Amino acid sequence: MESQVMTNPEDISKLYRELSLFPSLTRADVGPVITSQYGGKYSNIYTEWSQRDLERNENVKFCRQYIVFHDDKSVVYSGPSGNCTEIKGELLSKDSPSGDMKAVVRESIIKGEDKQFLEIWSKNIKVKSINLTALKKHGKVYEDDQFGCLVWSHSETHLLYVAERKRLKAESFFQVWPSKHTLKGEQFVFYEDWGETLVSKSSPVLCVLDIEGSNVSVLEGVPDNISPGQAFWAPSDTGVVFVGWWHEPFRLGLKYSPNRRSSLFYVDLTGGQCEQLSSGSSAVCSPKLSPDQCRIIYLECAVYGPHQQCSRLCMYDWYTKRTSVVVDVVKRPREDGFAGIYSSSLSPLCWSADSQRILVSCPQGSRKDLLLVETTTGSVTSLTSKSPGGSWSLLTIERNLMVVSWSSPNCPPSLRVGFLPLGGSREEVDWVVLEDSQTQPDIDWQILNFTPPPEQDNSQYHLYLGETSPWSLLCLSLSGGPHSVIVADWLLSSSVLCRMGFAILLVNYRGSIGYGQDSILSLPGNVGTQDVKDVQFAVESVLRGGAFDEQKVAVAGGSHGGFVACHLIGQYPEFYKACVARNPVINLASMIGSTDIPDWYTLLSLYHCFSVPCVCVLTVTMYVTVVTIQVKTPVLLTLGEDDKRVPPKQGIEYYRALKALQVPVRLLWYPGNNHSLSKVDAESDGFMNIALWMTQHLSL
Ligand SMILES: CSCC[C@H](NC=O)C(=O)N[C@@H](CO)C(=O)O
Repeated sequence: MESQVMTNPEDISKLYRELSLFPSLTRADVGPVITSQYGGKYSNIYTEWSQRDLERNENVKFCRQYIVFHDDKSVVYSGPSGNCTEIKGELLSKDSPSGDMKAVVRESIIKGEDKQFLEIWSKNIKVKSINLTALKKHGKVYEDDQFGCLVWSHSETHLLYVAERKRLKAESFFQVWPSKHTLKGEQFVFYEDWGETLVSKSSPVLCVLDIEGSNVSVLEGVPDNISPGQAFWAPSDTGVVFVGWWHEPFRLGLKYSPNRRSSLFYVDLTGGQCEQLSSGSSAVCSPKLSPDQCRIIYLECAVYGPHQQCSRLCMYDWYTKRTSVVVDVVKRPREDGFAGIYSSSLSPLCWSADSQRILVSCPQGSRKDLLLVETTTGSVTSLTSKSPGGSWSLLTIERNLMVVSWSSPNCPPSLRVGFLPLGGSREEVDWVVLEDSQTQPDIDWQILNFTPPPEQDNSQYHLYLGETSPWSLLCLSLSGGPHSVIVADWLLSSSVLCRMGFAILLVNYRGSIGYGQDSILSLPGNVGTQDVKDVQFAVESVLRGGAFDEQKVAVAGGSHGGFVACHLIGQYPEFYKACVARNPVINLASMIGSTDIPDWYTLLSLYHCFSVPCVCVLTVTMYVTVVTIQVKTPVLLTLGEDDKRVPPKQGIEYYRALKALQVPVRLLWYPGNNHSLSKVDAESDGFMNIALWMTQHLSL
């Protein structure tokens, strides 16, 4: 079992540089149908991509357009129309429904100050450029996926977007010549925000630009105790529909947490009346209006409890005002393989042209599939389960032309289009590749299923899966969350490690999403045991196959995956020869006072969100301390200074404990980085250190 692993830093960085060139797809829009002079019909497809630029130390965004000739049922001819163009300074952009105009929210630094503009483009002219910063109607425009939007009215006369509420200037009590319209003594008042990645986003407001008059107004009527976002124009532009998240008792982190109490609202433009359209006792997100403007589809899940869980697909009928559940929570995967809907966002356009069907891309076990839902019957069929394994992500669907991104562990993202078969048809989709990508040599992968031994069975659920590429050294990577999932898609770090000669086992322990709601509910109360034992069982099962050296196993995980990694080296002290933990959860008791999602403890230890630490939490904490004492494995910690989710003090606590125990430990501290450590320099430096830590401690 002789291993040939790359150990030279020069070679590893060269490989990283090579594989980091593959871009990922972030957006696609289908333009209107145009009839050529010869009678052929075509549409332009606009795509946006993101790529790491190691020289400039940033993720660059670029666009490329394609032309697709079709007969409304199938693609006749397709190809790129021109080269790529880098996009700079655009925070948001959107073509008008007719395709005649384009709106852009642009950020520009003028004389050292950040300014925001709202631009309207028509043909080859920028017809308007409105200085939003100078107008002072509101604060910064929201560009995030949580609240942000830029939406044309159906009439194409108005634009809707979300921005921070205008804040009056605050002045000291001792200001000798107070200015008008200032708030005295409010200089040091604390403003809550919406947590990780939404720092300084506190009180969003809905804003409307009247294009003709260049007039911006902030919509009135939205209750003060909710934050609006994900807005769009109601049928006939009579008002605006939006999701509102309640502030009470205080703002909890929203990132990776679609379980926050929220509802659908409608605010009328004439009277400013606000109406609640959904129950108010659940969490909703991602409302999308049907092409016939009659129905709104949205996702709903229970409030609190697991942060990510199986969603309901709900539908609100605009005219009857009735809500129906189209697809309910799925407890266990059905015989046909459908395991439920696990998503916190539907794609920007997701309706079929007949306003009868919905497309959802979401994890189904370890793969991400494209599901077709009939809204009248609730029937769900997979459009991709028979296609090559990997991950299918819907970018958009317009007039039944679907645009998707496909990738797998050995193939970077490629761009594909295909027509949705007509309702009732059993035809397979004929996918046409618009932008191909190369399958990487020397990387192979497969999905493995394991059943835990009877003593580790959990009567609530008993199945989990892992993925591995068969090489001679084993390195584990663990999903975080704990309610998230690793699907079989392209992952830069795993592909570089594979090309270096490592085998990667990516483990989805019981509690991961994509395997039914029962799997998710089986973990709360059992963290540190069920997840840890599942991973250990998966590793030992793979090792029993004899393809790997038992003395050369490393473990890596981030966040809750870091918590599991630290437990593994504590509970199995001789087993792992190297450990890497990104922003790991270490001390549950100190987490509650510092994370942006303290309610997390409800699911971990049945600890109530707003009471004081109870015996459960303290017991778990002591358990962590006990397992730490046994650690022998060298640990590399990578911490983000600005992490609001798992504050870096958690990792520092662990660092100090390991130092005291004289266990080799190295701590990497990344300023300006949050929980994901995804800035280009942090990610690349982190990767190099991880690769070298493993090669060093596996003695390669
Ligand atoms: C109190 S933090 C819990 C861990 C964290 N959960 C949600 O943010 C986590 O594990 N995050 C994952 C993503 O879900 C990660 O990889 O960062």
